[in-house]
Amino acid sequence: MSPSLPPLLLVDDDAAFRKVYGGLLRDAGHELVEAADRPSARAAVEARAFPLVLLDLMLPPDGSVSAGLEQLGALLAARPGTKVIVVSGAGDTRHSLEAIRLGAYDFLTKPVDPDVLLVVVQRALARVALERQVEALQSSLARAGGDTAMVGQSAPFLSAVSLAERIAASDLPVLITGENGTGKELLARSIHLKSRRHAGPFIPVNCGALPENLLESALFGHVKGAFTGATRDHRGLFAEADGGTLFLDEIGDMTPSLQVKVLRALETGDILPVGADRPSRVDVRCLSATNKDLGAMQQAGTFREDLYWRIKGVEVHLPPLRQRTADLPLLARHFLNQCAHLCPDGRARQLSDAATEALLSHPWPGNLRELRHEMQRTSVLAGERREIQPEDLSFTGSDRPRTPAPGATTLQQKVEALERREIEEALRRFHGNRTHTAEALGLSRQGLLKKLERYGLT
Ligand SMILES: Nc1ncnc2c1ncn2[C@@H]1O[C@H](COP(=O)(O)OP(=O)(O)OP(=O)(O)O)[C@@H](O)[C@H]1O
Repeated sequence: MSPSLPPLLLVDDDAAFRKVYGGLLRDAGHELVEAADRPSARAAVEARAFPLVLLDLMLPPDGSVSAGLEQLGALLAARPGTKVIVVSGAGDTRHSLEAIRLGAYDFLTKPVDPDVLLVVVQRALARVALERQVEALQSSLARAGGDTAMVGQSAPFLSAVSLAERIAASDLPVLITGENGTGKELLARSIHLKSRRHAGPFIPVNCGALPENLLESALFGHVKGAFTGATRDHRGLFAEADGGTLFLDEIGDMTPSLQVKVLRALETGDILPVGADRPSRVDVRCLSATNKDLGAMQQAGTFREDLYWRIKGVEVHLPPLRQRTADLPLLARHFLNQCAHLCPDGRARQLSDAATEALLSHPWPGNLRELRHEMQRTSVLAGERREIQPEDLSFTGSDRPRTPAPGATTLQQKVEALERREIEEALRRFHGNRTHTAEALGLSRQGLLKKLERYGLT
């Protein structure tokens, strides 16, 4: 019979056992690899991911059960998707139970009934197939939900989402507040998708990314000849968003004079393109977001009070990741599923318990964006390994610069020296690409540019 079933690894030092049971499994259609001692078993597992391994615990050269249990543990850590059936010689249930506790799928005691062996093997393989199917479904679910699925179960996250859902259908303006990378844009998209405008456009604008004159022309458009280089009429983003939603991200970065123009547009629905003498009318719902304290900015006179009340129909606050650690394992898995395509075998990596612990004790200054990047990075760097370990995470690595620069004395100087080094390192890692660097550090592009300027890295 030509082998058509998944390949199995049979590890046993007893040549007669391998001959009889190996023959039985081959007759049942399995491709079989055999190993007669511990080193060759280890080499076989390293070379290939077997869905199922039949493992004798007492193997040469040591012949010790504890070394066998150790090998079992190492095998399962390196290949968490593999099922191991322990075949014990002495009928010693104590060791067999220890093997199950370590994660073995089942155990068989010699002499093994051939029919029992075939049933247990089939059951284990069916289990592997089922687990793979679940994984594939999870990945395609993550891809189908795409970047719009909002994942989380913590109380502060759910209360923000529930508030957003309640006001989504109304045409009220919404101000979304929260630190960088907490999911403000994603929440804005989900409000749009749940609104009566969902079939219309969703137009995001980063108000911190452009100088004032360019932002004005981007928002309101311009007519041909309005300024040097304006060779044709240009529809602005307000007009693009007609019938839909305009998302003014980083609205706290908008200059006061532009704030006046935006306020007028929001109040009247009239848009005056740069250089035009007549306004045009648009029907736009405005969602805005900021990581700044607009209340304090009003006090300081840098944000207009009337615009503040205009955009803040309802305020939804997204808490930072460190205040919603209940969401961390779920989000990490979600991002791992989303980037399964980056793994050599196309299957999502998993987190070991110790890696999950490490995630839980990290402060996540860059919030979900940092977590997403970290999961992408580890998925790539873990290579063939299915399980991510703490040392795979960038913030637990020993190469990370932890000591401040010599000469830094005050806390502020030490923090700045570390920040500068982190930025330099990320810039090197992304070959000077500022968008990727900003994303990796959990900063907005504008935020990164400000820091580059401050540290003289431009
Ligand atoms: N609840 C969530 N579930 C799944 N993914 C999320 C969630 N919230 C945010 N993300 C993802 O995290 C990343 C950062 O989110 P987003 O860009 O919406 O943050 P932001 O607060 O707008 O950032 P910034 O303030 O820097 O503009 C995105 O890739 C987004 O898809």
